Amino acid sequence: MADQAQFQDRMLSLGLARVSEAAALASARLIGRGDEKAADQAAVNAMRDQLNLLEIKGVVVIGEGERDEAPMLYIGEEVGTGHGPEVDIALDPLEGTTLTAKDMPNALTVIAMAPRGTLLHAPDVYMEKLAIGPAYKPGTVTMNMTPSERVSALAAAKGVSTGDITVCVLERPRHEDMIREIRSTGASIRLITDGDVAGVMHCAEPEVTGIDMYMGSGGAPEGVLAAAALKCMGGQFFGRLVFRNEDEKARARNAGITNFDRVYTRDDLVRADVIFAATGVTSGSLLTGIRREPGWVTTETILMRSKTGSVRRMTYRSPLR
Ligand SMILES: O=P(O)(O)OC[C@H]1O[C@](O)(COP(=O)(O)O)[C@@H](O)[C@@H]1O
Ligand SMILES: [Mn+2]
Repeated sequence: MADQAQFQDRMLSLGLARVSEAAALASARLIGRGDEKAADQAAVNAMRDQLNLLEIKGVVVIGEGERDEAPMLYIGEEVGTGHGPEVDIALDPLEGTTLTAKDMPNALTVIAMAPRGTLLHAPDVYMEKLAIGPAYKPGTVTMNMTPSERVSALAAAKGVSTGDITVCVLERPRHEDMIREIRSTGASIRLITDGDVAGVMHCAEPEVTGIDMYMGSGGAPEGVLAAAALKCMGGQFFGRLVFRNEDEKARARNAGITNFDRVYTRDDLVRADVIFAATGVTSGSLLTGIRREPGWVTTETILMRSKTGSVRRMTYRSPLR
């Protein structure tokens, strides 16, 4: 329990903000340069260096991949000074590598931390996702509903017509039928080319972002990060793993998953209080991206704790090195 108390330390959450800031700053020079790999690598290096300064016994549970495919921040890697609370770390050093390379909106650096053993070890497969904001009762929308049923149910709960609902969806060929069905209700769709962590987070603040609901499949690791964000901001999230072949099922089994059809709620993915930090790399509806001016660079970070429901936005200005 002592570790648990220490985990909630407010200074530790500030440390987490420095980690996401450092990753964003490192990728700044690579915005719009057409090189996804270089941008990602810069963010990974910086995130790892900062993470290792934190007074934690951390283990990466959502990271850059398996040890053999990721030299750094691989799943299972121990991070931190080795002194302090035992924690799980979920991270995506650059969520939206393509967005960064093309200088398109909503690229973020993302990291979440929770007590050891409380974050789902999601394999690197797809996850079907569904999210809505904090204003709705449990059961308002479910995974079992068709896309059009979800739109109707949400519109009824919001007290508006289906034409007043906006759904955020990743633009992918696999989503064509779903997009057609959503459009048949009269709802509007905000198509995004990448970055479904931001896509899901948009649901938590519909008055700011104009987005009421997120649906469609994307990375399962990003699903856990999005669930962590919504646990802090409020909102409902559901996820079901999608397996395309036996190899992907084997990955899930290795991660300790036995029920392949399970619908995970937000609190199944993130089973205890969590701290979440994200820094804008390119500007979007939730965060301003990195701004460079002669001699200076400025970032904006959102730092949240689910225990208190606190949402802190921080700007950080640093001399350009
Ligand atoms: O591009 P795919 O295979 O549809 O995968 C979707 C996933 O890729 C992303 O758009 C971008 O992820 P990365 O840039 O971090 O690789 C995620 O936000 C999303 O979950
Ligand atoms: Mn990502």
